[in-house]
Amino acid sequence: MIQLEGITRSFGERRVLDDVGFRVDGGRMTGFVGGNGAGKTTTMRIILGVLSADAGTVTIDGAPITAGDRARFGYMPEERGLYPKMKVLEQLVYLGRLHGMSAGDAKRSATELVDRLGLGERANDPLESLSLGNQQRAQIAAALVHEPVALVLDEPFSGLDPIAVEVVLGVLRDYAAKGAPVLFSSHQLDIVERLCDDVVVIGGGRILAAGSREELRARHSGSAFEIELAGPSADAGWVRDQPGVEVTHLDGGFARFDADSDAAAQSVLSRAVAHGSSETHGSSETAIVRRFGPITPTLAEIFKEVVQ
Ligand SMILES: Nc1ncnc2c1ncn2[C@@H]1O[C@H](COP(=O)(O)OP(=O)(O)OP(=O)(O)O)[C@@H](O)[C@H]1O
Repeated sequence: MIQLEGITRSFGERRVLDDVGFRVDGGRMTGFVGGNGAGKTTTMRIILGVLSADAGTVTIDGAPITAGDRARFGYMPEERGLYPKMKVLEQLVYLGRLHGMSAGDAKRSATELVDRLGLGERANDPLESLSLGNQQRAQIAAALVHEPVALVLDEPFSGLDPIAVEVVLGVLRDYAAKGAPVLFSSHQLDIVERLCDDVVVIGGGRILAAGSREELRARHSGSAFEIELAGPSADAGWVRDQPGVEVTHLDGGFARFDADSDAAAQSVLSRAVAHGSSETHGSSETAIVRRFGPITPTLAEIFKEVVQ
């Protein structure tokens, strides 16, 4: 587990990180989200030791992080750092060797990654001849080639098409499943929502929210519910008459409402189940409950709420 505590950093008079603290657990994918200039890259550089903090600590498994630990990390920096003229596979083997792998291990690991990331046919081409998306895949391979103990990736999905996103996602998931902590920043909240186990939201250099995806959703879900009734004459109009309930959207058998309490919401469900919606409107038809539950916010909605 990587843990940051009280990290502060200024550039000149400007404080860009202010008491930043969060953890990245082993075996989990942690998404790091924030607007432009929020402080994500600066934080990642401090984790990697590329930049120093003015105050605060970074620990790994409870002990202060060392240069030796960092050498075993995989890092994909914002400024992508591969050699444009060097062939893809050759370059990955070279990087593996730089990290102390044997020639055989480096070749095996590089070849595996190149195949897994769909670069097999381009393995012997210079990096600069690849499309930007494929160069990005090569950057991800470079972060992984030495079988790192932890991964820190700055915007690994930017510039990838949806198929490439799926490929990279699979590789990262398998990697995290081996028990390593994985931290990645992204502006693509839909991807973060799908991929991450934990989320850290940063804004103006401060941590605005952190926790598991489910925790954050639960914490930010308000009192909104929805019910959907099915049947030829399904009509959820009666929900408006329920005590403690305010309907915010009504469309045939579908109603979205705010409830004063869980009990008020439950009474809507009870009534729907017991009587069927249409009975209250004098029809003999009964409607069945197709869907009922609280409305959980998307990560994009939570992000908007905490960043405001
Ligand atoms: N070397 C530097 N000198 C001065 N200011 C800097 C330096 N590096 C970063 N900053 C400033 O620190 C703030 C945080 O930048 P950072 O790159 O960490 O944000 P970010 O969240 O990664 O943004 P983006 O999503 O746009 O990449 C910004 O206002 C940036 O201008």
